[in-house]
Amino acid sequence: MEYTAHPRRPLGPEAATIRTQVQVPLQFADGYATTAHVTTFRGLADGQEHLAWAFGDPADSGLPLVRVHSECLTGDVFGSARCDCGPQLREAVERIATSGGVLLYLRQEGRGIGLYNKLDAYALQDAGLDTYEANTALGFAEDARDYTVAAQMLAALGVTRLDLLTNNPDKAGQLRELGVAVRRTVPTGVFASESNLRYLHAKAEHTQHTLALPVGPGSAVLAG
Ligand SMILES: Nc1nc2c(ncn2[C@@H]2O[C@H](COP(=O)(O)OP(=O)(O)OP(=O)(O)O)[C@@H](O)[C@H]2O)c(=O)[nH]1
Ligand SMILES: [Zn+2]
Repeated sequence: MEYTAHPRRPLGPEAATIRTQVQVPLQFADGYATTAHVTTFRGLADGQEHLAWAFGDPADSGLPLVRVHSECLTGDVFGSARCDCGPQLREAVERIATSGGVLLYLRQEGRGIGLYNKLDAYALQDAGLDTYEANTALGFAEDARDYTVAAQMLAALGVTRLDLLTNNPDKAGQLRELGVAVRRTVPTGVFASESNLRYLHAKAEHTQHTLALPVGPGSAVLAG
C-alpha cells in the first residue's frame, strides 16, 4: 500500500501571556458610562506594546465582536481627515462597548512602516502617488502589516472564535491562516469625505476593501 503522509497542521505563533489587566472607566458623548478591561502582554512576536481593550468577558460571550485596529496617530488622536481611522476607531469602541468584545490596538503606524515614513509617504501622495504607490516608492511593501501579534493576544485572552469588524479582507485572511476562527466579517461604517476619498478608493482598488464609494476620486462627497 502506498504511504500517504498526513498533511501537517501549520504551526501557530508562539504563545504570549497576560502581563497586566487594569480597568479604565469610559464615558461617551451621550452620557453612557462603562468600563474597559485593558490588557498588556508578554512575549508578543514583534516586541511592541500592543493593547487589548475588552468590554465584558470576551472569552465568555460566545462569538465576541473584535476590531483589530492599526495605530494612526494623525487620525486617531489629532483628527486628521486624510484617512478614516479616527471615525472607525470611535465607531468600533462604541459598538464593542455595547455588544461586548475586544478591540486590539496594534502599534502598526502607517500600515506597519512607522510614523515618519507615513509622513514621507504623505509628501509623495501630495505629489500625485496614491497611498500604496507611495509606500513602494519609499522601498516598503504596499501594506507591511503582519497580524501574528493579534492572534497571540486573542489566544492569551481565550478568544478562539469571533466576528471581525473590518472591510479589509487581508485582516480576516491572515487571522484565519494563523488559526483564529473568524466566523464572518462585519463591515465598518464608510466615513468618506472630500479629504479622504482618494485614500478610500485606493483601499478598494489595491487591497479589495469592501467599501461602497462614489464612482471616482473627486466625485461627490458621501454623507458620513
Ligand atoms: N503607509 C500609509 N499608511 C497609512 C496612510 N493612511 C493611513 N495609514 C495607516 O493605515 C492603517 C489603517 O489601519 P486600519 O484602521 O486597521 O484599517 P484598514 O486596514 O484600512 O482596514 P479596516 O479594518 O477596514 O479599517 C493605520 O496604520 C494608518 O496609520 C497612508 O497614506 N500611508
Ligand atoms: Zn489614518
